[in-house]
Amino acid sequence: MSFVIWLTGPSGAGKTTLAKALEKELKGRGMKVEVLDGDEIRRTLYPDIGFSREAREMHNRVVIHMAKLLSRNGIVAVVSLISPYRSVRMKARGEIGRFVEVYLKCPLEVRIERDPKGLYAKALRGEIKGLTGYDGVYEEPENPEVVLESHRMSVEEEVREVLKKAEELGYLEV
Ligand SMILES: Nc1ncnc2c1ncn2[C@@H]1O[C@H](COP(=O)(O)OS(=O)(=O)O)[C@@H](OP(=O)(O)O)[C@H]1O
Ligand SMILES: Nc1ncnc2c1ncn2[C@@H]1O[C@H](COP(=O)(O)OP(=O)(O)O)[C@@H](O)[C@H]1O
Repeated sequence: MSFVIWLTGPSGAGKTTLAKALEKELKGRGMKVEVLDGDEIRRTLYPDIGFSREAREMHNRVVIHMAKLLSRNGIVAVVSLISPYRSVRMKARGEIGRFVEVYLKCPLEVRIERDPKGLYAKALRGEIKGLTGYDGVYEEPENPEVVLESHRMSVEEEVREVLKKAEELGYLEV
């Protein structure tokens, strides 16, 4: 029985970057790790599904199921998924059990500056609508295991915080 690290936050908050760093660190410790990246899963399974509430909920349910299967077979699942709805993240927590919810918190101005995929530029020009954390809903976590202000810390510090919490919860040997 392994566990799930669930990275949530708007586009550009740092989920993908942190997921890769966690994967590297955990693999370095000899653990089996799989990163479940929302963007990648969309591209592979249903590239045209879109970003309506219904589509996001369906997609997020798929990811919950994948993470559950991996973790119960001894693989750490690192989920990198905007997952904007509190109810869906609660469902993930309930179904998975061994769950570390990590909220990547980062102000809009910084995300606009980072804009790794040019999405905020498009949203600012009015070319896309409903971008999460700009003009699309993001329901902030109320009681996540970890909150990381990614504009105030390094990726290495983020990794340390997450793994410290996983250790405290008894999911990870020190
Ligand atoms: N309207 C809108 N809102 C949010 N995100 C958008 C949108 N349009 C495209 N994208 C790109 O899709 C990525 C989000 O996919 P996710 O599967 O993580 O999101 S969700 O949980 O279904 O909300 C997201 O990836 P990240 O930037 O890595 O978060 C974006 O690149
Ligand atoms: N402390 C940090 N944590 C995560 N990302 C950071 C940090 N500082 C700067 N960044 C940069 O911010 C951007 C975040 O993009 P990304 O990881 O793709 O976010 P997301 O997957 O949430 O959309 C990257 O260009 C990354 O290098």
